[in-house]
Amino acid sequence: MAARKLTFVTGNANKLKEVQAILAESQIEIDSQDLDIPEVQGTTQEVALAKCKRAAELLGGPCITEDTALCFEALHGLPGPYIKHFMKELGHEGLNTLLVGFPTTAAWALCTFAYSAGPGTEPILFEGRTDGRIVPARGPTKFGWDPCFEPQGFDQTYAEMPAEQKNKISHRYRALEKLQAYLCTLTQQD
Ligand SMILES: O=P(O)(O)OP(=O)(O)OP(=O)(O)OC[C@H]1O[C@@H](n2cnc3c(O)ncnc32)[C@H](O)[C@@H]1O
Ligand SMILES: [Mg+2]
Repeated sequence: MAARKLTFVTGNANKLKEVQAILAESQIEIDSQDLDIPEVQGTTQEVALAKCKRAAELLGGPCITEDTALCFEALHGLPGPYIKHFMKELGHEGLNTLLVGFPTTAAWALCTFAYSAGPGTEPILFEGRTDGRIVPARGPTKFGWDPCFEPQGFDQTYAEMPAEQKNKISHRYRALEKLQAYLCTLTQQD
């Protein structure tokens, strides 16, 4: 299969690092562009579609974008795509405080990749979900809410586990699996 080069439009260096690690053995080569793209309000799908459309217009070619949501069961899926603002204002401790008084700390991490074939085309979405729960921060504070998210079936948070372990079970890995499968079908048509 021929290698496929893709531009990942993101301002988040940690996302890029994980994507490159997960795709290291694949035929997909990722370069990146940090463009400032306004993020609309709406469902995770609406946010993802709008961002990718705009990225393709600015880039003038095909691209992928990615949106990560952290969804609390007790809050019916919120903060969801607004987690970046919640993290910034409340920090790890605040995310835990938000759930005080609720019967469950269950949460899921949702990753939505969007692929645009170029300006004017409708992006296609690929979602990956990992279930877990919100816990008081444990582990290095290198990447977002990693210290507060303990995936189901593990006694370590995302931040405590080795990168290779996170990359085998993460919301991002699961979404990339679907994107890869789709890109393979395109390559076969080439
Ligand atoms: O340029 P983009 O790709 O939009 O990068 P971003 O940092 O703005 O990312 P999002 O809009 O998707 O916001 C998601 C927030 O969740 C954080 N985040 C994303 N993936 C994460 C992961 O796997 N573990 C912990 N935090 C994560 C990220 O740092 C943001 O604060
Ligand atoms: Mg963003």
